[in-house]
Amino acid sequence: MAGESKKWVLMVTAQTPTNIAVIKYWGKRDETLILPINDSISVTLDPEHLCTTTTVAVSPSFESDRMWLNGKEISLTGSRYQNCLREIRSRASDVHDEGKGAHIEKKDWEKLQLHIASYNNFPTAAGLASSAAGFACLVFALAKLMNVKEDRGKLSTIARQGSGSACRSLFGGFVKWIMGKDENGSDSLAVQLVDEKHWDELVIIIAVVSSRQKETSSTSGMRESVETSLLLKHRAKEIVPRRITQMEEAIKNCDFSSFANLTCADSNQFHAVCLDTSPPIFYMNNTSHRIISCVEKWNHSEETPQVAYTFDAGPNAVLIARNRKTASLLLQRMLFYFPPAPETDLNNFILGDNSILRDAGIKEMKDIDALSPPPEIKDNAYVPKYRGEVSYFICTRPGRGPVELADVSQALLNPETGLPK
Ligand SMILES: Nc1ncnc2c1ncn2[C@@H]1O[C@H](COP(=O)(O)OP(=O)(O)OP(=O)(O)O)[C@@H](O)[C@H]1O
Ligand SMILES: C[C@@](O)(CCOP(=O)(O)OP(=O)(O)O)CC(=O)O
Repeated sequence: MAGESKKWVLMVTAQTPTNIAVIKYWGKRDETLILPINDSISVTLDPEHLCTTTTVAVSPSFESDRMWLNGKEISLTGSRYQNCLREIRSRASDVHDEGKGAHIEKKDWEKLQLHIASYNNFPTAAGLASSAAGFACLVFALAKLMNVKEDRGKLSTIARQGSGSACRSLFGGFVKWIMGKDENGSDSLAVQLVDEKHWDELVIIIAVVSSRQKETSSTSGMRESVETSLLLKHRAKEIVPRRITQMEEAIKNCDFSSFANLTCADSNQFHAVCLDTSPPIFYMNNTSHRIISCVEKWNHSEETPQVAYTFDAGPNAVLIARNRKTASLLLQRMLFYFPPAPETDLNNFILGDNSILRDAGIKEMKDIDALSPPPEIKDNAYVPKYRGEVSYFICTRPGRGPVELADVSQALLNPETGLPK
């Protein structure tokens, strides 16, 4: 590298999905290495609708490591960023770009500074797993830039040190985070159970109840639960191991009934652990409870469950429908109970794959007002509506893992200056 022109900037841009756990991770046995007290399983959400895009750049002209998140410069001094950067730098290899005249040797990476720009196309820190997509994307993009020769499982152990749930975003489809046994965390990694094509009938509808930043972060919430909840200990030791086996079986066989029963039970138990924490933590709100009641009533009126619900550390509902037909019936129910606030534009209320609206027979706002109460509601029962309680819905599906974006026009950093565009 010595004596080279200081002009070149090398860049990589990647796109990474978020994920939602169907068997939850809640509780660490090691806070620094981020080692969990139980295995967890998640489904990766289609990055077409929810994703993080990150551009990483290196140049001898950069004076320090810098990062911009959603257009604002943020500090990289936090231990989670530092741990990820240190781990990935230590695995870097030689990189040569003849076109740019850039020759980086393995040892040079310790001295070279990085610029990172990242953008989440969904609300940050609102219980939609921005930290998961964010850290997975950071590690994946840096691994490409630095020619890291490790496999995705190994990369997941680095992303895990940014945020536990991030390790699961390195794969598409259904993913298991194996808690591992080693004290150094080397076997606490993610593995893909099946890819996104294995169970492609599933449709996922997210009801965004509130996009305000939450009061208790997942990190401090789970620390408090580990310190005070007896239910958490019982859950990790006695309940989760069995559920993991059952969930793997349900996913392998595309057995929706078992999948839905396990998913709902595990979400409810996670929130019960939060309530069992001292002082108790409330992530769900009244709207969340109303959504649960609506789905439970419907599921009980049918022979088999139609929809699974799951809630992370926030009030937003993630609803998984067995197929497209069920998803359109679900959307009708959701829109009946939670019509949009006055003056809302339908296109801003149903985001993602809004072709499901057509299946649900909704073309304009007046079609929502004309929806009849769902058939599971007893005749002449009073049916309240909760206008405006859901800010918007995102319709999506299981999706693929991280990809590199080769098209430089999608980069978030200027290829000449390495500064945000
Ligand atoms: N694109 C990104 N790149 C790097 N880091 C990110 C990115 N997006 C979010 N983060 C980090 O994650 C933090 C938010 O994590 P937090 O766990 O509070 O919220 P969340 O992930 O949206 O919600 P939850 O994990 O409860 O589902 C941000 O403050 C930031 O440090
Ligand atoms: C409720 C959850 O979403 C908790 C996620 O917690 P985080 O991964 O955000 O926590 P840290 O490891 O402290 O960063 C359940 C899950 O994703 O499994």
